[in-house]
Amino acid sequence: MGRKFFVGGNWKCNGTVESLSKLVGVLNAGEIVSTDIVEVVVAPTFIYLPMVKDKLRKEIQVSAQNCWVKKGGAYTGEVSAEQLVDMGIPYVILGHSERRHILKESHDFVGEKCAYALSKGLKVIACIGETLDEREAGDTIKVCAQQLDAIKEAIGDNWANVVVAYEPVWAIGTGKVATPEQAEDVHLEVRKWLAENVSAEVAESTRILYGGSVTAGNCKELAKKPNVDGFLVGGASLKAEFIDIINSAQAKVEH
Ligand SMILES: O=C(CO)COP(=O)(O)O
Repeated sequence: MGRKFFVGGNWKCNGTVESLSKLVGVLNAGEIVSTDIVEVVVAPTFIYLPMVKDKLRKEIQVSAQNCWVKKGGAYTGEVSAEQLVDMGIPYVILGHSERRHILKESHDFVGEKCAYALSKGLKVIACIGETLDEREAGDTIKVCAQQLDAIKEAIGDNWANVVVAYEPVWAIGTGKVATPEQAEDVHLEVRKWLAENVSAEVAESTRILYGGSVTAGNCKELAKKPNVDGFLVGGASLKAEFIDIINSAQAKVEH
C-alpha cells in the first residue's frame, strides 16, 4: 500500500475563541477530497485544543504543537504526553524549528521527546530542516541527518507512528518556498537515510512532508514530486486556502 498523503496545519501561537471558531466553520464547510487519499491534522495551541477538537468535523484530526519530554510532575508550564492522550489528542508536533532555535531545544532533547511521546501512544510529526547559513555552506543533508540521528538514537526502529516534516528554516514564514526540485532532493536523501539507518520498509512507508511557505498556489507542483508525501502548513492553514492545500492530494493521485 502506498503512503497516504498527509496535510497538517500548524496554527502556531495564533487565534482567539472567535477567530478559531470561524476558521473551524470554514474547514467544516469546505469540500475536501476523501480521507481515503488524505490524512488531515490541525494543531492549535494547547488551550484551544479541546474546543477545536469538539467543533471540528471528524475527518480532521487534531495535534498538539509540543509536549514535555517525560512523565508529568513538577514542570511548571509544561503539558505531558499522558495529558494529551487523556484528552484524546492523537498527534504531537515535535522539534519544530521555532522550538529548536528560539527555545534552544537540542537534537537530543527532541529525540527524547519523540521517544517518550511514542511510548505513550501519541503519533509524532517530527520536524527537521536547515537554516539558510547551513544550506549556503552545503550542509543541508548533514544537518538533517544529525537531527534524524538523534531521533533514531532515542526511538530505535520504532518509526511506524512517525511522520517526518522537512521544513527548511529559510522557507518558514518568509514567502520563499523551496522549489519542487529542492524539496524533492532533500526528501529523497531523507528516504535514503531511513533505508540505510532504519530499514527499507520504514523508508518506503514513512511519510515525508514539506513545510515552509506552502500555499494554494504552489502546493500542487510540490505534491507531484514522488517523495513529497504532503505538507506541514503554517500561515496558509489559518485561511480558507487550507482546503485547496488539502485537496492537492488529488493532484498527487492523478500524477
Ligand atoms: O513552520 C511551518 C509549519 O510548521 C511553516 O510555516 P509557513 O507555512 O507559515 O511558512
